[in-house]
Amino acid sequence: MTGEELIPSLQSLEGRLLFAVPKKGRLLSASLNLLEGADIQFRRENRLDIALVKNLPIALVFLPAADIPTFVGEGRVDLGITGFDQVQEHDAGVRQTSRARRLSNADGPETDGKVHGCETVLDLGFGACKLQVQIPAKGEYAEPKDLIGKNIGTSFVHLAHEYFARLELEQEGATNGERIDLAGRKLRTKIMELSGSVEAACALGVADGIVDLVESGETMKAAGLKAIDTVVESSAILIKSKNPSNPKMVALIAARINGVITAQKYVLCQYNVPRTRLADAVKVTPGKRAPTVTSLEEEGWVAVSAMVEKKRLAPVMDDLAMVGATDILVLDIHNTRGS
Ligand SMILES: Nc1ncnc2c1ncn2[C@@H]1O[C@H](COP(=O)(O)OP(=O)(O)OP(=O)(O)O)[C@@H](O)[C@H]1O
Ligand SMILES: O=P(O)(O)OC[C@H]1O[C@H](OP(=O)(O)OP(=O)(O)O)[C@H](O)[C@@H]1O
Repeated sequence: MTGEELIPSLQSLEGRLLFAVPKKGRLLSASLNLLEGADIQFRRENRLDIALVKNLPIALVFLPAADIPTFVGEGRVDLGITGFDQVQEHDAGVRQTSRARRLSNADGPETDGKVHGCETVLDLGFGACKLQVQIPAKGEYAEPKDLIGKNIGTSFVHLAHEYFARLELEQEGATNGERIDLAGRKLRTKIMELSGSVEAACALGVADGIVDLVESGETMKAAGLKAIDTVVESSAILIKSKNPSNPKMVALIAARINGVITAQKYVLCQYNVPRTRLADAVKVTPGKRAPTVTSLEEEGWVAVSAMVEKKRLAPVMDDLAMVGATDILVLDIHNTRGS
């Protein structure tokens, strides 16, 4: 292959499923591990944001996590990995834009007749974090409603808008039965868009509070902030367009990725146990569907193997020993399918 052939042309994308992957940041490395586990082979040329997959009719598109819901939602890309928070922010933005459009009676068709939007296919089990309302730990504010009418710094402007719209409505005593238009509400609170290092906004006096992501809480603590509410709980998800170019290929990739995630979550636990204690042992390791039980050459003993969630492994091994299991082995699962 020459260097030129490595640069995908629009023609070379024809017939290929487009799969968006975060190009940088917190989700990049776990996303690349998933692709490797799913045997999606590619070589990304320096500075190129499109890479052709060698062994499948797929092209990977490397995009900022925040833009992936837009590309997938508009059907430009078939599949994508991004944060649930980003999908929620995108959807809140769509609600606000379409409301503004309706109000201004914009000319022209609002849709092209295709079904738009994205659907969650799988939770990928990494990138867990919370979008939280934060205020100075030692300051004049104590609860979310104290921030009404104040300055809020965030990269999640649409979610922040809806959050404070709801808060303002509650403060005004809006009835629950009322159909509430959060997207269209004009706010007393000022939402300021910041693109990064949002935590610095309070310390610098730019904002009275912020809405930003928290995982370990280290960044928040270092900035002298504390969380007073959670707007969204997030983790990385696989999303698909409602109108994918090749639904069969979407299903194949989803099945492969699901196999990798399941393998990462489980181990295979094998042990020997007297047949008289089998029922108790099976209660400890019921497996995903059921454990495999085989006879041993030794009279009155059986061998059991069952998938066990990694996070439950230590207590499961304790309980197995208690019911009389011996020779307990734990094996890593490299990949799975159909589980
Ligand atoms: N501290 C964190 N722990 C876990 N997941 C996170 C964390 N911060 C962000 N995420 C997840 O990763 C996604 C992308 O965030 P990240 O900060 O890596 O974005 P980015 O593309 O590098 O953009 P930016 O330049 O705005 O930082 C977030 O939407 C969220 O789902
Ligand atoms: O609770 P923690 O574990 O400290 O993580 C939270 C931080 O991680 C993210 O930022 P990131 O470091 O990705 O950089 P950014 O602020 O430039 O987006 C997020 O915006 C927080 O600042």
